Amino acid sequence: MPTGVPIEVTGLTKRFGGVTAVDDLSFTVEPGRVTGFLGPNGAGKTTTLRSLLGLVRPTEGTATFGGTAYRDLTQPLATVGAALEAASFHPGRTARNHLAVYATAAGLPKARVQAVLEQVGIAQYADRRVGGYSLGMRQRLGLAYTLLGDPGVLVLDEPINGLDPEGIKWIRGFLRSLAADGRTVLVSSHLLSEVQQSVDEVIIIARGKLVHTGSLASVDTDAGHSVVVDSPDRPALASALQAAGLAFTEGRTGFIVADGDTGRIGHIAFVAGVEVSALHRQKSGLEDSFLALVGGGDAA
Ligand SMILES: Nc1ncnc2c1ncn2[C@@H]1O[C@H](COP(=O)(O)OP(=O)(O)OP(=O)(O)O)[C@@H](O)[C@H]1O
Repeated sequence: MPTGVPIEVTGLTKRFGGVTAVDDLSFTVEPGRVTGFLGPNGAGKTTTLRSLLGLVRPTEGTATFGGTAYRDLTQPLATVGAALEAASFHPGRTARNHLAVYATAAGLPKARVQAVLEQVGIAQYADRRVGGYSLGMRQRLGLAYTLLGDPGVLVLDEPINGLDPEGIKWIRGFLRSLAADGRTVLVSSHLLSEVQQSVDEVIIIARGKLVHTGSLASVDTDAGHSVVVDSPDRPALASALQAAGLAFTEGRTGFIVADGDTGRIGHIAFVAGVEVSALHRQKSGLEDSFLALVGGGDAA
């Protein structure tokens, strides 16, 4: 059974000319968990992953696997499996042929090819040309490649992007099983909703900086929460809220006051002599909390 090691990023900065793609970023990814690496387009996810894999040289800081930089690993494929861009495979060659070439180049036993084809569920298509593969089958082939060396660490860039519902369901279970084996699994995405059913932990970045790290549940912050308030006499409540200078919209269950404070709203109604039938915070949901954390959208 492969043993996962932690991924450690410490003070990582990468500047491309005048553009700071990654800005003093530090985080740790633990084995045995699926960790989502999240941020809007242009946040610096790919640059971070490329730094981890020795594909770009950091301006400052370090990125290591169990304390060792990727380029210093003695058996890279057996330590880290990585799928960065949507993998490009020669359309005229078969999946088995592709994997056999990589296995031979890395000095891995030929038996690994059949093993990973079965692991990702494409063994029955292994002798077909990749040119005829669906996007989902290509994604599985990319995953098969990352698993060739039976690594303890998986680094996957947007592995769910473009999959159909069946493929999404499959990959969610697959990521979980990899982590359950004790592997370290890091999965990037620009959408929290895309990975929220797969991840235990999240690392959220925006504009190259860390904005949040913790359990998935910890994302559900109070940021941007609204207050719902209702009364049997809505016109009187509306007047009281207006007089207090509060902005609100009328919803099915009452008035929704953006960024409201339940204590203050209760007091306003009390002073105006308006009966209140409902007064509570409105949960904004994970995706809204995520958008509040990253500043509402793309950083690019
Ligand atoms: N080779 C490069 N030269 C110049 N600028 C770059 C280079 N690579 C990335 N950048 C810039 O660095 C910033 C971060 O890009 P990066 O691709 O890491 O973000 P991302 O979070 O992966 O976004 P996406 O999901 O869109 O790929 C962007 O402003 C991008 O334009």
